[in-house]
Amino acid sequence: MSCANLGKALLDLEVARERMIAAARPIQGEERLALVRAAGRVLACDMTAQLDMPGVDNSAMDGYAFRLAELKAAGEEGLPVVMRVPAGAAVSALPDTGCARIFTGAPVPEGADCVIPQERVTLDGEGHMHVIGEVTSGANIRRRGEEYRGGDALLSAGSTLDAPALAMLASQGFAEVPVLPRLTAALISTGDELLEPGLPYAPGRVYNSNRVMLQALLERQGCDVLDLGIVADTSEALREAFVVARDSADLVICTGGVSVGEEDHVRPVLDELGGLVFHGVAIKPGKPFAFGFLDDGTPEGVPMIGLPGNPVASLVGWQLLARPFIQRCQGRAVGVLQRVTARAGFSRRGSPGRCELLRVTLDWQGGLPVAFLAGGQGSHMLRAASQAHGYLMMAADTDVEEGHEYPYLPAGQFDG
Ligand SMILES: Nc1nc2c(c(=O)[nH]1)N[C@H]1C(S)=C(S)[C@@H](COP(=O)(O)OP(=O)(O)OC[C@H]3O[C@@H](n4cnc5c(N)ncnc54)[C@H](O)[C@@H]3O)O[C@H]1N2
Ligand code: MOO
Repeated sequence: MSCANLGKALLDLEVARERMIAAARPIQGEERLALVRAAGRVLACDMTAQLDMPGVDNSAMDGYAFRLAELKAAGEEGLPVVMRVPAGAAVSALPDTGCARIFTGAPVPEGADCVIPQERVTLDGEGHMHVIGEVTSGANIRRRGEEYRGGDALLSAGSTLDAPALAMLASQGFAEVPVLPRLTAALISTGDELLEPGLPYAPGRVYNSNRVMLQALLERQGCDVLDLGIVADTSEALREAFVVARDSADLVICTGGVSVGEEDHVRPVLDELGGLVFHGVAIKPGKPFAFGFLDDGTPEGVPMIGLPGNPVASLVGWQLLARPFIQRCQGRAVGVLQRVTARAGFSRRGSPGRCELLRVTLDWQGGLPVAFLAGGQGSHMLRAASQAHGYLMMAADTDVEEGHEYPYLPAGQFDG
């Protein structure tokens, strides 16, 4: 395809995103993991509560449990302290008269309808408890089942098991959890100019920064990474690497060589080994993005994502397109792009024909956050990308005018 054709064929970002998400097939299978091994994994089935939460009425405070009517009837006599209930004690009953010394989390003895914190109590010489101020019935008691009941829904299949989710399952007594298998992603860096970090610099060479970036992003996403290293800029080398990747991974990601020069072999080799779904998205950076499937003899084939070589274009293509696709392949739900409104603290010419994602930092000192350019905006400029808080999202052909409001995508939504 010629450069001009790539330009004409550019897909709208939302259309490209929807097409990819629709084309993703969630990974099949299931394994059971101990909770301590399951952080970041994807839940394979819905989980329901096996117990009421809390399991028994219990005290929210260190203090005293009693019958409110008895306290009122006792007046200035106060209530004798007749029992002691530490956390972990079995459920018991309050004797006919008197109150119980009780601790946070301990089961409220049957009969008691009120707990008062110890700071609001005085004890007289006979050990009787007197309450300072007003008390209401039911105060400081965490009722059995007040959060949810046994049988209620806790988590849906496809949820990512983060720390609070794991803690909730542990609080229900689950020791293991069913999860989906991890995806294996093959990673290929193309480019004869590439040099691995650590080797001596030679003018004209370029250190391979996409490799570590994508390794980190894929791992953060919970994928196993099969790193196939740097592949030379020839169609033979790329074909060979694609075949190895296809035969050993669930999906293939490569960077570079996806544009339209005669050194760019990704698209023709993808065409030859399977089929291109689309090439070129109307975003800046990230235009020469390719998506297709490598034929492996199955009806579906192995998904293949070609990210641009320019590092920031590669990052943006990952965040907006590759990541949601992978999340669907992992069996996870994909949320909409989260955008809020920010005011521009600068003016700038718009990008013809492409939605531009400007790397910005936010200043929160006023009412509405004000966005400032985080640094140079070239798609090779990693410093601004690494310092940005997010993207000011400019529609194609739209100038940025200082003081005007625009959609802003917080970068935090692309973590994890
Ligand atoms: N005639 C045209 N030229 C270009 C077009 C176009 O439409 N017509 N698009 C431009 C855009 S936009 C981008 S983005 C780049 C992307 O090109 P490729 O994906 O083919 O990437 P390469 O040409 O291989 O490399 C581009 C650039 O990135 C550096 N690079 C590549 N891999 C890495 C890596 N692993 N780590 C760090 N840097 C990397 C490479 O050295 C080049 O500087 O194409 C434009 N050209
Ligand atoms: O997409 Mo290129 O991403 O403008 O440098």
